[in-house]
Amino acid sequence: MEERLISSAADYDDASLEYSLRPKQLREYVGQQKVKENLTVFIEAAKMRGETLDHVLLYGPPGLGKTTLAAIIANEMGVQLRTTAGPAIERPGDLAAILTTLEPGDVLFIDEIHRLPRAVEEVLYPAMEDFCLDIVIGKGPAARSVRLDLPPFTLVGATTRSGALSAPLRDRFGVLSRLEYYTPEELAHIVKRTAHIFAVQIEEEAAFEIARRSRGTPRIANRLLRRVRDFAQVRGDGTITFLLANEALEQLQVDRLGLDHLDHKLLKSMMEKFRGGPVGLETIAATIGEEAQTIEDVYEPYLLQIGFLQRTPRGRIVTPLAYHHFGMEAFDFS
Ligand SMILES: Nc1ncnc2c1ncn2[C@@H]1O[C@H](COP(=O)(O)OP(=O)(O)OP(=O)(O)O)[C@@H](O)[C@H]1O
Ligand SMILES: [Mg+2]
Repeated sequence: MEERLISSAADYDDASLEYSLRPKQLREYVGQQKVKENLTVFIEAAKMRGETLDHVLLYGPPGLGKTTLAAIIANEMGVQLRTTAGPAIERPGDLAAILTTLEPGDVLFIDEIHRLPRAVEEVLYPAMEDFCLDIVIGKGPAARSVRLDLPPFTLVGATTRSGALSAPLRDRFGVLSRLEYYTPEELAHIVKRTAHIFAVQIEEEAAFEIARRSRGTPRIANRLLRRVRDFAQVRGDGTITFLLANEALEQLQVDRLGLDHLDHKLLKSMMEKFRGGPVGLETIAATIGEEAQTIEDVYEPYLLQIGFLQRTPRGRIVTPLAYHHFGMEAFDFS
């Protein structure tokens, strides 16, 4: 798949910069008001009782701040953060090795928790519920099960696909927090915060322009800001003005709603070749030369979110809103 500036997945540059851009405290964490309010109470209460925080599941699309929030939780609780990911834990023994080295109260962050192998999940259940580990030692008739006590800990799980999580695993989380797409106001706030960290001047309206084109996603906002900053440095005097931001974003082919040429290609081929649908996913995939899975996971979520596409039992349809965006009339079926 082609690299996309507006992809919500982390690229190499994001990964190396994100650490320094991550807010460290809940009150620095922009938006997600409900999630923040709840966590503030739960953290406060756990601290007052001198207990560990209940296990937390964070779910939502890529780039909305799950990893950031996991680190904030550990920081606010005043404990260590241990980080791992579902695909990295292949066998029960791998998980046991991590769990037995936790300090009391630690936060264990498991990213992509829906990708844990089933056998590993089963070891996790008693660990989450009773802070103990059942391990089998020996083989054949001599094998016996030993129960090991673990220090109390908080599991923070993150997933982009809560539907892929097994019910027994999901049930063992006391706190389920769903992250939502950010508003342009919240994203503008994040853009200004990042500009401040980069020590670059930015006009209010420029921050909003970047925010509007960031598909509700902080990771994309920070990435667009970095690219626009390059233009400001080379073509301007370093200050990111509204005019400059606009020009740079046009140049980068990210339109007013954050759609790029691939979104355009998808929507336009549906409008021009299929009168806006309904078209089946496989047909769309074949028409634009992309895999069906990629369309579903990468292209569609934002187009559905902004109401440009709709899913129906007979396939996808392009909405009048999308036609309007392209200055076209929706096909009249009457
Ligand atoms: N609420 C927020 N306030 C300020 N910055 C944020 C916020 N949420 C996310 N960010 C910024 O966006 C970037 C991406 O966030 P993060 O890595 O936490 O997303 P994620 O949900 O873990 O993504 P993925 O699903 O790809 O793992 C980080 O660099 C962080 O600085
Ligand atoms: Mg993450």
